[in-house]
Amino acid sequence: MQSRFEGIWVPIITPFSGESVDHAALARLARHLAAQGIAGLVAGATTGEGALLGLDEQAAVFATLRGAAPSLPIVLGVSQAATQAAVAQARHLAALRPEGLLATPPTYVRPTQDGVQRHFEAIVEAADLPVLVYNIPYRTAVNVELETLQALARDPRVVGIKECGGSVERLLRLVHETPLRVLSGDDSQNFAALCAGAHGTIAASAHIEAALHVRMHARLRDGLLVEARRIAVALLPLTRALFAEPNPAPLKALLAELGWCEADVRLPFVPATEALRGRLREEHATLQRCVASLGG
Ligand SMILES: O=C(O)C1=N[C@H](C(=O)O)C[C@H](O)C1
Repeated sequence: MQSRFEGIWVPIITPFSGESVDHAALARLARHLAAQGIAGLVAGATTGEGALLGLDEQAAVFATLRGAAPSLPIVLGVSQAATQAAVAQARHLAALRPEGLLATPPTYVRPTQDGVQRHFEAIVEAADLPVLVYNIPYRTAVNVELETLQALARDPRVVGIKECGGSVERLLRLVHETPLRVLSGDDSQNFAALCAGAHGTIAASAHIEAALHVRMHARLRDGLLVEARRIAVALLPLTRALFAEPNPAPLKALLAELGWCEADVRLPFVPATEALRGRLREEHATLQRCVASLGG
């Protein structure tokens, strides 16, 4: 049940044209990413502006992705403050038969760990699908503690964790003291997380030069640290620029520049500033030169 949750996963953007989802752009981008050797797609997470999509829009995004990249597993994002709302969302999305759900702890309310555990247990019961815990305390305001994860992992349907911003010690403990698949969700920490034994990444920055992220993961898996580190160093400046303003506005600006979609984001996101657009263009050009010098 667990082995597919490894490698490089892309939390795909939801392209908009004005107020509507641009399904043609979404399909084209998904086909492109699938051809780069990624392991799977996550739809409607942070980068996909999941919190700003209606349930029907999330279902339509899933249908487009399934059609465009039929060989790729797809995981769908669930994020709510109320357990009842999370259960309803999980049930609705599970009916589409994705390969799994990526669920945050309750947002905003800051419950105890007991409340966090019961929130996830309710989601798992409702979905009856593989569930990955999306631990992103800088957005939800609550951390999912190691002991809570160990308790949740007693249910084999809780298959993994997407960890954002934890320390190296925490990453090591997640890898070695839980049975979970550990996917790093903090782009500037992905290399360190993989070195600590994480099984893969869910990386917004992997929209750009996805094959390079795939290669970095493969090199580390094969014990080729120096080559993997060279790739990580090449990726870092663009990654930093992509997160210099709230994700996914900078990423959408760069993808628009590259002709994949329009740069439109939904409020309260606002488009990337002009200054950042210039920096993104420069860092992208630098990365292109590095790709050429890194070879195959
Ligand atoms: O959407 C995601 O999944 C990710 N979101 C994180 C964030 O925006 O904080 C970053 C990570 O690349 C994946």
